[in-house]
Amino acid sequence: MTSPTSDTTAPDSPHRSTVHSLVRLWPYVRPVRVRLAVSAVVAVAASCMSLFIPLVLKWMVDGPVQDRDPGGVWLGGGLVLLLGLLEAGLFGVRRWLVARPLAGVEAAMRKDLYEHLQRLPVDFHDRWASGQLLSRATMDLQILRMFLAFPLVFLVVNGATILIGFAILFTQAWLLGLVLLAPAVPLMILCSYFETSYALAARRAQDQAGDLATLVEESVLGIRIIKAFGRHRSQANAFRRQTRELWDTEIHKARLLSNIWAVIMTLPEIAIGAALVIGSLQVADHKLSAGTLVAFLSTALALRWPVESIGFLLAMSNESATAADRYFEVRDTPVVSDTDGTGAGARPDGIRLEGVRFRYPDAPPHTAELLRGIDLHIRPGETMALVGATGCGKTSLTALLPRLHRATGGRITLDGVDTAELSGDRLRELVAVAFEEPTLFSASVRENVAMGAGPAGAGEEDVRRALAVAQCDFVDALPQGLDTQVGEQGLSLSGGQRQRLALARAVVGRPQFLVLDDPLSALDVHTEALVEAALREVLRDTTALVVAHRPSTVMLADRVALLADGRIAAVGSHADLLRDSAEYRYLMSGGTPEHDDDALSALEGSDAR
Ligand SMILES: Nc1ncnc2c1ncn2[C@@H]1O[C@H](COP(=O)(O)OP(=O)(O)OP(=O)(O)O)[C@@H](O)[C@H]1O
Repeated sequence: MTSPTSDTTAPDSPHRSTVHSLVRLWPYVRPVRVRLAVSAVVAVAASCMSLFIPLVLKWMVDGPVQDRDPGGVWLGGGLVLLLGLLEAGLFGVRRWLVARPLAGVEAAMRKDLYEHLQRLPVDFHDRWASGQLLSRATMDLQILRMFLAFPLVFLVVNGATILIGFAILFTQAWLLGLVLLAPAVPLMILCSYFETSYALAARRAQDQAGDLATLVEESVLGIRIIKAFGRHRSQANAFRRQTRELWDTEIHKARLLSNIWAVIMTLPEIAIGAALVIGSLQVADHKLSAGTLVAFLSTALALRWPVESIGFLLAMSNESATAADRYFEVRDTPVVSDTDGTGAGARPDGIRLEGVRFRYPDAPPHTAELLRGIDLHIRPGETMALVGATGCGKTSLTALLPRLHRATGGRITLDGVDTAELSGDRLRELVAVAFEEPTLFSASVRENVAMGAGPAGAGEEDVRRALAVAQCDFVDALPQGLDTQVGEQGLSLSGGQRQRLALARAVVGRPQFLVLDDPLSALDVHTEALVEAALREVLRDTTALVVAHRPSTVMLADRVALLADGRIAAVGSHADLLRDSAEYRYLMSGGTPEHDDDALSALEGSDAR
């Protein structure tokens, strides 16, 4: 699977606005806005507690300390303790206020992303690596929840604390206040430069983490192949290379952060030092009281954390803006709008393909269409085998019927109704599919099979009938029978067993139209014959298109269509095609065109079965 990688998903412009990206979270934040606002007010109140402490100190130094009044000192100490306890308590209340609602925001965003992913067309999933989607649904959403809980609130709270703090500083000693304010301008210029560089690095790191997740996922899913071909070393090398790249990016981020942090810490320290020197001179000249200088410096020190935190709060906001961009990149991918047609008024006409053309959206430019005008009629109740050279487009053609891909030209009708006019639900009711590579889900056998029955569901009897058609007698021998867990986290089944379960899933809903993509390829000859016999019963009431590679599968069909060069080259019975089509003979004989005549006589023998 190819995917948008770090390069293709990087923002078009490095100057994308952090605020613009984050504002898009508003619809999710709206329901919890009151709690968030209250939590911000509580946090501002908590921060102000720390700003009152210097005022108590000023009162203590200029009053009880100067007057040598121990009672006053105890009172001042008690007040400071009380303010400290209040500050701690208020911060606790703030966390309690936001924890639950923000977990809800994260859950809502994840639910919407998941639902959107389910509705996106197959070609989207062909293009995107699963690790990229996984990292957006997990890591990026966690970053966004943290942003709402911490940087968003603290940018407001610390901003307000800095404003209130400076107001207090200016009322105490305006000259010293100006000295402290002096570094603000260079700091703002530096922060804006830092924001741009950090945004790019954050985006690169998050994309690289997604690529790494893809590699880990592929390695885990393909562990058998990796072991069988002794590829663990090359996989480990690829893993090391990608972790190294991510490590480099993270180090680059840390370097940017440490640079800005150093500046943010140093400039205010220098300003506080200068204020201390100027203030001491003023105290010596009796232009300032000692208590005022103590209070001024304590307030300035209390403002250190709000000022210093701005650097990493900006960094976290940037990462969150990147996470929001990555989240909305998926959410902004449009889903093809569904129609609400029900196919009412349909007349028995089977499956008709008229001038159907198709090319994959991500096919290289200037390549010919894969399907270049398919005309085919499968009569009601008829089973048509689809035969063609490997890679000629058989699977792609079958994917057009249940609209996994949309035809780029022509039309496909089911009982006279254009599939483009049918709603997705109705189409899934009408058409069932089984693929050559069967996918089972982490669920019981019963649930896996019943999944094919659509919204109406399937009872015990339906499931058992479908299992009987697909010759799934092995189910009775499973530890918990129908309730045995299979799929990735369940019992491992053989390829043939999986194929038969997938076939049972396709037939359980008694679909009007059945699409089978070489569904019997993993079965032994004996089991294949049994499945075919049972399937013939099912196919009697169903109009079916069956991709076939072997004469035994072709035997299921009433007629055979030969796909070549993007068109239906011939349609007829197995015997007709064997007689008239050299390519068909070639395909059915296992690929020995020079021995066509021998192949013909051998295959005609099989036709007589
Ligand atoms: N998602 C995709 N994007 C772009 N090209 C694709 C995609 N899937 C398949 N193709 C290309 O389309 C062509 C036809 O593939 P398809 O799977 O339909 O062939 P097939 O006839 O079913 O082959 P086989 O008999 O080997 O199963 C191939 O060249 C393949 O590379």
